[in-house]
Amino acid sequence: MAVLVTGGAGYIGSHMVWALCDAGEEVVVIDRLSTGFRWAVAPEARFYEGDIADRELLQRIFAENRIDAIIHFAGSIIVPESVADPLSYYENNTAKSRALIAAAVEAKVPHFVFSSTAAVYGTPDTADPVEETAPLRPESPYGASKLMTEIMLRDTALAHDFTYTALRYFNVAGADPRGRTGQSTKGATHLIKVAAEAVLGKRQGMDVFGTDYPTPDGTCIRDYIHVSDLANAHLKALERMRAGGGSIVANCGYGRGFSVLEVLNRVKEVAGVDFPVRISGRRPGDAVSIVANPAVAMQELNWQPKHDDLAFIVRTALDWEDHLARRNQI
Ligand SMILES: O=c1ccn([C@@H]2O[C@H](COP(=O)(O)OP(=O)(O)O[C@H]3O[C@H](CO)[C@H](O)[C@H](O)[C@H]3O)[C@@H](O)[C@H]2O)c(=O)[nH]1
Repeated sequence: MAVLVTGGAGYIGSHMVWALCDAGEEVVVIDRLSTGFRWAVAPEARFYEGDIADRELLQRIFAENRIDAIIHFAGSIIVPESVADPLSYYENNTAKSRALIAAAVEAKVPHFVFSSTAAVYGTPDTADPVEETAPLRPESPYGASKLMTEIMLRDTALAHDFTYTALRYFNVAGADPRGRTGQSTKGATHLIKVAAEAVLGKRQGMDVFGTDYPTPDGTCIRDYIHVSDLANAHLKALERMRAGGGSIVANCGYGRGFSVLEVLNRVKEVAGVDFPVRISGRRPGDAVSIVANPAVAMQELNWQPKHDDLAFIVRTALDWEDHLARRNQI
């Protein structure tokens, strides 16, 4: 059987495709290449260029391949952009996911893994690592658009022969330790990626968005997870569903948080390079602090982190940025 990866030419999706190929899976990718890159897709995978809401294309993909699982990454992922343009987030993330889920049900694809996000929680009531049962109060259209998809999946699983795993990603960073793929999108906004660009001199320093948050150093706290560990959680989810496990929602993070300033200091330390940091105002849609409790992933999915060292995450991100610079793909 084959696995269909939506958004398989993107940052996390392309890691997933390599991880599936490494695990001996047959892989099919659909990506419209709006932010992803054809070269990022492992050559072993079968590639279809197009939109996940294109019903005819999906019918063709299901007819041409024996797909028993979909791993759904395609979507928009930038919190402040979602605040500025909410309807495109409800279109790309919610409406198109609905179309994909409908096509999956129609084609009787039994298993579905969904890229959800910690943004569904908003800012939790306490500084403790957040559990999946915590209140769901997204603070951005991005978080809301993903939560709506989780709700559609829950209701679809109740009505049809359909099992899903929603993985709530915390802050994904780093690159393939073997250097095959990494975060390559232009105009990056994610903290470690932006810092890596500053190290390489691709930008003149960077901004810290808000130093007046109620945290020890005043900057926001996040749980940064290495992209390969995240891809591995998807493999475990697939394995579990194929073995008959039911639908489940699981956090993907390590259970420890770093502030923005701590991350930037670590980047400077690992790179051995200093770069200018400007203190700017708060960015719309940012939650104050969000750290995962990964117990469900560890117990139910049998997931074990392998790269939970911030310096390693940063090192692989820097290596990838260096690789991009040498390929002149900045
Ligand atoms: O140049 C920058 C970039 C980011 N930040 C700060 O760094 C923190 C992390 O920001 P990112 O943009 O790296 O990530 P987000 O926390 O906004 O969002 C990410 O994590 C979310 C869950 O926490 C979702 O999964 C989402 O897809 C993903 O973009 C925030 O406080 C942000 O304000 C800066 O100070 N300067």
